[in-house]
Amino acid sequence: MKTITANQKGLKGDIRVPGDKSISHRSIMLASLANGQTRINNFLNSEDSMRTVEAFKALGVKIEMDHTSVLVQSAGWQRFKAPQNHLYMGNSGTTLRLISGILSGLPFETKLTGDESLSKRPMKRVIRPLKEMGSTIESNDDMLPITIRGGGLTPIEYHLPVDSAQVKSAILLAGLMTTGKTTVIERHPTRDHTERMLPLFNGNIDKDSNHISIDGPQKLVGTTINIPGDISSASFWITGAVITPNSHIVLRNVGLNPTRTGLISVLKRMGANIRTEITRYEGEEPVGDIYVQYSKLYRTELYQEEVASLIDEVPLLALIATQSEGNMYINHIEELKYKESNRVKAIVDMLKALNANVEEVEDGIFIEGKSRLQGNYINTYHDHRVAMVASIASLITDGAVTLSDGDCVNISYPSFYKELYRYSN
Ligand SMILES: O=C(O)C1=C[C@@H](OP(=O)(O)O)[C@@H](O)[C@H](O)C1
Ligand SMILES: C=C(OP(=O)(O)O)C(=O)O
Repeated sequence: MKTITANQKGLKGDIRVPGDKSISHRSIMLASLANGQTRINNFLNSEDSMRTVEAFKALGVKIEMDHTSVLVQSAGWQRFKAPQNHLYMGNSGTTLRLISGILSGLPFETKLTGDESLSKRPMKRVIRPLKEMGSTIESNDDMLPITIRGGGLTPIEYHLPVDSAQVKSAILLAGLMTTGKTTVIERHPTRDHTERMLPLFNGNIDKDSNHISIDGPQKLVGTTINIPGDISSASFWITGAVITPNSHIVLRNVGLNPTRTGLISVLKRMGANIRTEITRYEGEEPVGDIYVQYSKLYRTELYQEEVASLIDEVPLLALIATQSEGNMYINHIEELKYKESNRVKAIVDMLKALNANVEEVEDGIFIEGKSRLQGNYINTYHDHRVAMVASIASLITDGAVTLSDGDCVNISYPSFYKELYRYSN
């Protein structure tokens, strides 16, 4: 249990958030697949990203870490060794889905396990296309534990049935190790960090509208990666600032990849006082500053095609909707049921406990605007994002918010509570 008693005078300051989680995972993966040495700066040192580091060490890659600086030395994916034990994926869906693609390209057997939450998350979405490519995969009814024996794959052309960057990346990474052209076709754009990072390692990838193709096998070469701040972590402060009177903050050095900035677009539509400025590019990733102030907000709707660009920020959008003028339906969010917790249920339970008027409806959530929130005990379901959303709510609740589990923030944002104290005081 953890009780949050945030000062309610508004968020203020120049804020720097830790490195992007999605880019951190991919940097270790591509550096390990590559030949030679890769230096990674501003790596996210959190439980999820460490699962990726540990997994590639177990495959024989040399990885040294000093806080947020990582040095990877690899002889390339052709030299990976069968791990001595099963690979433990912890709570990390990204590690699990993406490494399944990589292991499918390798001619040995690996068993993958994870924590209770990850063991309930759907894997059929990656098992199906990887089996179609020729990977041998045994699972517990399409869930963990999974055993993969890869190698000798054939390329496929695959229409993604869900808007998932994890599935897209798993197939592309398998394609990298496969002779011939593998193509993934997206319904709506999803985060494209894998595609943007590959050229830095001398890899080739083609994008033609919603068709993304990779011609394999490819030999990657080590490089230097500077990871921008995580827009998903920045979104907690963005939300805190727009809903809490007297707030004005600047977030520096944040990744502004358009496949990730959906919350900012939706907030602008709602009338928020928010501005972004791209100051540089790190490789192909735009990076910059975000200026945010307390704002009068009006209801909007969420369009299906933009959901993927704010998929991890939907719980924050729900909190924002409780403070906006008018009532809101947040629809097209079925995918939230398959995250670290059933986030649709977790959000509804949390906002109800905070005294908001919310209901789960078909394919979404109904939220009444302009609610006065009251502090309460919140079940986080051990979900890092639920814990952090409830903590941000405490900036405006009458009374304290108590979390059933506070430690889960270590999954993606270990310094979160320290920063909440710092920027609200
Ligand atoms: O590719 C990634 O790094 C991620 C993709 C998203 O998952 P899906 O691909 O399941 O939508 C997102 O929710 C997750 O936090 C990270
Ligand atoms: C869904 C998330 O991550 P993952 O799928 O990697 O567990 C998240 O960080 O919100």
